[in-house]
Amino acid sequence: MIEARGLTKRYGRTLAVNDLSFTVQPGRVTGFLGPNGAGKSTTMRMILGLDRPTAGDVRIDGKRYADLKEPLRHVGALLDARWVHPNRSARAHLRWLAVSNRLPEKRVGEVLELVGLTQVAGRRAGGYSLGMSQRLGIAGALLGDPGVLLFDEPVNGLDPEGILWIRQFMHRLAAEGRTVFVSSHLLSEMALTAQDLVVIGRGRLISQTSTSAFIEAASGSTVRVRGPELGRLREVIVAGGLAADDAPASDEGPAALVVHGATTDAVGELAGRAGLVLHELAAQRGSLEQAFIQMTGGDVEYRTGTPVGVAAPAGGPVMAVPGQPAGAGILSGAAPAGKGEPR
Ligand SMILES: Nc1ncnc2c1ncn2[C@@H]1O[C@H](COP(=O)(O)OP(=O)(O)OP(=O)(O)O)[C@@H](O)[C@H]1O
Repeated sequence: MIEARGLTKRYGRTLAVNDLSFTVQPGRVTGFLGPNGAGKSTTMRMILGLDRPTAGDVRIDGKRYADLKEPLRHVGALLDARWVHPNRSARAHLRWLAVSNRLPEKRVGEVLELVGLTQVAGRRAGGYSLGMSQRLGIAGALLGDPGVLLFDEPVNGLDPEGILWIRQFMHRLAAEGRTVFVSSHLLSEMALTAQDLVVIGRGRLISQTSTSAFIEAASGSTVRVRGPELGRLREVIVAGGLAADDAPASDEGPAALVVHGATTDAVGELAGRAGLVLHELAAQRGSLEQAFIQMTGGDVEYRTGTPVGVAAPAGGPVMAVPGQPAGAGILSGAAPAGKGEPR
């Protein structure tokens, strides 16, 4: 379990993390979401003892990172998959990690098997694809067989097969009873991966809840309704005191109406009383990205005068990613790459 209480980090005049409290439960995958600059990486670094909180604290299974006797047996992290020495083989890299962290060398073969790299373990890591590098990073995080795992943007840049593999692997780790905390910009992927969410904006907690409750709370009650007499249907709905928008024909189906702030019962009854035939009447569930925009709208950090919002390039909706973080190396005290103090 991870417990943050009043966690605060100030860099000069920037309050990167502001009185943040949340709990990450074992046995579940918890997504860590927030716009760029929200404070996710800073929070992860504080969990891993790479940054010192200005105030408050964060505990792993009740202890501060610094007080863990053999940290890698408690917590493993994948912060930057590319920090491996390019000329080392995967096996040599893991052996070095195991030895320098006083972990049993036999564990190297086990984790290679777990992530499916046994066949290629003798090849130099510099020649690995991004997907293989991510697997190697995960193997490293699992060396100490920790109960708590942190992943910072683990699916960034991966192809669909790689994304699916990571998703299923995380579910498996959680099913084994581990605490899995994963940050991602890929909201549609998080909706499939995470059962719980910790959502932050400008360093503060916006929401800690299950993924389904988060989407439901933000999307409100919207009903899609369709029938052969669409114009008449709209009149009846509006006369009934509800607001209806046109939903033109699309991949989702033929032209319909979208009724806001309504239940299917209410819309069905209005139509029924007017004697109108319906071909479709369905409650609409919002997407995680819609919920995210609604919940974080006011907390988005502005850069170069442009609001950092949600963009939808190929590969699915993502939060905008100017200046993609380099992340940080963590295993065996590797120096954080890119961010981290001092700057
Ligand atoms: N070492 C540092 N020195 C000064 N400011 C920093 C440092 N690290 C982070 N910040 C600032 O703290 C805030 C939070 O940054 P952080 O990287 O934690 O956010 P994030 O949610 O991980 O964003 P992203 O999604 O872009 O990685 C930002 O305003 C950032 O510029």
